[in-house]
Amino acid sequence: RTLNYKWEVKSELKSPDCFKKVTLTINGRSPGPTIYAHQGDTVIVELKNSLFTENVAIHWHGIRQIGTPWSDGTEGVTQCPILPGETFRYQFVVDRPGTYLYHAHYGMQREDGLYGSIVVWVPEGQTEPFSYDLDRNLILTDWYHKSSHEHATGLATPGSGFNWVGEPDSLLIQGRGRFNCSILGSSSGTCNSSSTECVLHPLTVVPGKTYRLRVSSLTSLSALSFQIEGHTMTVVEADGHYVEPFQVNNLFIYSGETYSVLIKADQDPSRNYWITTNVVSRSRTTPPGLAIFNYYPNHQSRLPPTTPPAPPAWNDVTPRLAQSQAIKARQGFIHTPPKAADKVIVLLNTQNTVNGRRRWSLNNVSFNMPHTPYLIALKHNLLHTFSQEKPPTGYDFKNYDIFNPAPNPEATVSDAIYRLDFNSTVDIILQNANMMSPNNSETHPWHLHGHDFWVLGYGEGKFDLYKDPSKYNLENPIMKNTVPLHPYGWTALRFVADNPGVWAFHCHIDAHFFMGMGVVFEEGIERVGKLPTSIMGCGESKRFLRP
Ligand SMILES: O=C1O[C@H]([C@@H](O)CO)C(O)=C1O
Repeated sequence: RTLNYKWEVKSELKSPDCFKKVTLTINGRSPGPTIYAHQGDTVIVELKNSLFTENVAIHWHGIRQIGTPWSDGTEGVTQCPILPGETFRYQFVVDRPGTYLYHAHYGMQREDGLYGSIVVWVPEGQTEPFSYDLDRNLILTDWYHKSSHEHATGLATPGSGFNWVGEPDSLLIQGRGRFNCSILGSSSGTCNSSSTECVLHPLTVVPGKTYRLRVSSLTSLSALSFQIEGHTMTVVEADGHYVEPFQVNNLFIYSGETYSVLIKADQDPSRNYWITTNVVSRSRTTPPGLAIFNYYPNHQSRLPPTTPPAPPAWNDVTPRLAQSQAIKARQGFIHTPPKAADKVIVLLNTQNTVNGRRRWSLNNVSFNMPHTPYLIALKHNLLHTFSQEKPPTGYDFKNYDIFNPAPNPEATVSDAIYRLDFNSTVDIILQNANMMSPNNSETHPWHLHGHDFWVLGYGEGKFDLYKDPSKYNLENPIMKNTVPLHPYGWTALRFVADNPGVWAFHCHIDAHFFMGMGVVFEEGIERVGKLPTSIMGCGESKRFLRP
């Protein structure tokens, strides 16, 4: 089957948390329309850019793009940006069931509301290894009143002009939240607490039924704890893979992750309950995100009689690490990883300065997006368009102290990429460290394009290349496309470089990727088919459009 969508991206004044902001919408909505498909379907999205003066690109997060690497939607890596007035055609196959996402992948545009969900069902007639009565979907985000342009400008300004994005103004659940307009005092003209746009999202349930709730996060910055008052959740899917079921009261979820949880509506049905999100891992100043778990036939807007449940301590890493480690592949659905890696790349995550600018680096190299997309540059041998150096595969293990700020935080900027042998098995060790200020190490959600990886393990402190691999889980590791790197810890991943193309691997915090926190992998470029000219037109790729 082929599913055809016609989408129009526009900027509109919207008040998702009661505060009026220029929001990027798809067909008038943020979140945009949910794509519902069956495994094996071809999805075609004709995306019209109706922004006045801004380019756009949309990434299909979790879709591997096998055979269609030019449809990954990553500006600078797989395509040129789509100009205002132009229509770009994305075409790809959704080859696995599960919960996926889409969002802008150009500058920090995702922050302004350009995102949505992709739900892929098993083929008709097939069943899943768990049962439920109804399928529901919630996207969690954080929300800023400043525009992504103001953020980008602040982040890119050197010296004392550097302006960190700070904590979000509110947390949204399915595109809705509530900002307390009275905080703004007399300047509250753009904030209207009785706007119908910021009525809390109701999730209506029928007493006694079991729900499969797809919960995903596309926050710009925040790690979240998600909770439904009075109800436990059984985790059954992560990033499109079945999880050996386990129960949680609160689900920790990082930007770019998707989960399915089963929830039974088995509590007192005469009232409604709170659905909440809270910031974890950063000192919390943003009020909780709220939605209503609405027991039919109570009114959807009837507020629960209780106060929202208290969140876990923001700075307690232990339960977060424990939940990460609890996520294993479901029995009967285990993909066994290759026994050993052909190549190991250790990536030390640090905050740095480069010529007076605040940046993030991997092994002291901060990523810079070139103007000719890599896919085009590599396929057409325009190798002068980016650095041909080999980026470092490790750091000074012996001498680098991950628990303290680096004595010399100066790093270099580069657009060099890792070129992987086709079909080779690659291990990535993400190593966290102290930031530039003492006693501070943040959580980074890492997302890989074009692949799923096995999560071989998480650990605390400095990864030991000799001892720690013996602790890898090679029995039943979960496969994912996004994982957290916890403060002062490490995360070990394995993937097979079997998808011809060029793929970004980056921190999913918008501001961090913007500040250089990412790398790019190439594999099997010689196997990539003829590139569509629609992805061209910028940098040196202009030459292919001339007659
Ligand atoms: O890159 C960042 O900058 C700030 C802070 O370190 C400086 O304000 C922060 O929390 C980041 O993650």
